[in-house]
Parts: sequence; structure tokens; C-alpha cells
Amino acid sequence: MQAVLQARGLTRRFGDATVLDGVDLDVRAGRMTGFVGANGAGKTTTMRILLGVLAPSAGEVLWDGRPMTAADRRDVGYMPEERGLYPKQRVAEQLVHLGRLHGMAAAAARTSVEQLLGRLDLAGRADDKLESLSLGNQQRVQVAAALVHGPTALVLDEPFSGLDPLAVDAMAGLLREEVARGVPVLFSSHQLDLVERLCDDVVVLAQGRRVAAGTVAELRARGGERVRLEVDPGSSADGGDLGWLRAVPGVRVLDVDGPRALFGVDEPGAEQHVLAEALRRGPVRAFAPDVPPLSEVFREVVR
Ligand SMILES: Nc1ncnc2c1ncn2[C@@H]1O[C@H](COP(=O)(O)OP(=O)(O)OP(=O)(O)O)[C@@H](O)[C@H]1O
Repeated sequence: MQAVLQARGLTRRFGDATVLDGVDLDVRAGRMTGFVGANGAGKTTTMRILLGVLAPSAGEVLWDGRPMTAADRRDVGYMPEERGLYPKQRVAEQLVHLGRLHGMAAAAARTSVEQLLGRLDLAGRADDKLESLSLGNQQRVQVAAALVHGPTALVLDEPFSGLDPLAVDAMAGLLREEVARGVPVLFSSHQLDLVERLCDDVVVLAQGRRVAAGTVAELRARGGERVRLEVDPGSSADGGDLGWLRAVPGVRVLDVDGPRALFGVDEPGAEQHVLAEALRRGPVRAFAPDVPPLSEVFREVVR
């Protein structure tokens, strides 16, 4: 499927420092794309370039396969790192104003704001000044600001930071609805468990370069074949200690804790030798393939 929003070879220099170096990015229609990387990796800089807030030193941003214009960008929902709503203005008032700026009729903007505030559990705060809300609730309003006009794409800089688990679920539900209506969604986050749970695709940046990209499953499979083994400690002569695994050729022990172990398979079939040896020593409780969590893959690829 053709990506709607693409970056090709994005490079950005600040003085002598190259903070983005040839970054490619694809955000596909109807897919949630997670944008991850350590502090300072270049995520915010990339998002600013996507939205035209910052110019690239080289490279380009494409919309539907052609250079993205200011008109294309006008309908993208953007939640910038510096946020951007007015603390002293009332919540609903400024959201309606934003909808109007995107070309909505007043009545349509009011309806959209009412619905969004209801979904985000903020109906009772509509007439309060933004600054009187807790930080988490202010964050919800910031996301509402990106959604109010029915965006053609969403680019959100850490929309989940500082949210309680219920707010995360409410926000995730809203974003999923946008994805379901075909909107490409890109969001940055340091919460890798959340990225793993919510995203279809992931892009990993490290020091200004794209070091990995693909579906969550593809990235998790990068660690190679792994197997989890557990034996019955009581019935084995050696008390179930799996230390012997270290001597099996073609096997890379990742973790051993008495009768439980996790090992990588470097030579196809080596896991069958492990199983045969384990069964020779006593009963086996578990022998199953294991996929590393995204957080583990992340540590590997950004190293
Ligand atoms: N205006 C600027 N002038 C000079 N350097 C900048 C400027 N903006 C960003 N940088 C540098 O670019 C690098 C990338 O920063 P960026 O904010 O894009 O990273 P990030 O991945 O979003 O980080 P974080 O997860 O901490 O938000 C950093 O080293 C930062 O100091």
C-alpha cells in the first residue's frame, strides 16, 4: 500500500551538527505508525519538517507521492512538542476557534468540540480556562485540538506522555477511530509497550538516522528464533538446573534461572537437541517459541 505521508532522505543541520541524516519515513493510510528513538534522536525535528514548521537542509516530504504543499499541510492534525494552546483561554472556545481556522462552519465546529470533549471525559470543563486543568487534562485538550477538524493525517509529538491509564485508553480509542476511517497516524513515544500495543508500523531513529522500520511483528522477529524452556525441578537428578544448556552447540543462552531458561537458536535444529537432552534428564514443563518485546529490540537496534 502506498504511503500517504512520506519523508525521503530528510537531513537537517544546525550549524556544524547534523541532527537528521537521510531519514526515510512512510506513514500509510489507515495505519498507526509509532515513531521511537532515544532523547535527542531527531523525532521532533522530523515532525516539524513534515509539518513545514522547519525546513530540511536536504530531502523532501511527499503527500500522495508528490511534494507536499502548504495546502496539503493545512488539514493535517498536528500536536507539536511545545503544545500551542492558550493557557488563559477557555477550553471549548479555543477548540471551536481552531476548527474555524481550518474552515469549519461555526455550528459544525461546536458539534465536533462537544463530541470530542465528551469522548475525552472533559464535557464538564468546556468553559474552564485551559490553565485551570490538570496537566493530563490539558494534554487531552491538546489532542482534541489536532482532531477537531477531521484531519487528513495526524502527526502527534508524544501525545501519551503524562496520561493516566484511563486517559491512554480514551486517547487510543480516538486514534483508532481515525485510523479506521483511513487516516494515517504518526505519533512519537517513549512508551514502547504502548507502541507495541497500538501500532501497526514502527520507525526507530538513533542519532538522526533511521535504524529500523517495519511492522511491529517484523521488528520483534529481528531477534531471531528464541525458545523458552522450563523443566520440572523435583523429578530431575540435577534439581532441574539448566546450566548444561551453555554447552549445547548452536544455542545462545539468553537467561537461565534454575529450571527456567531462554535461549536463542543460532543453528537450525539445535533446539531439538536441547529438547532431547532435557527429556533425557527429566520431565519438561514448557518448550515454546518466544518473541522479544519491542523494548528489547529497541535496545538492540539503537546500541
Ligand atoms: N533549533 C535547534 N538548534 C540547534 N539544535 C537543535 C535545534 N532543534 C533541535 N536540535 C538538536 O537536534 C537533536 C534532535 O532533537 P529532537 O528534539 O528532534 O529529538 P527528539 O528525538 O524529539 O528527542 P526527545 O525524545 O528528547 O524529545 C538534539 O540534539 C537537539 O539538541
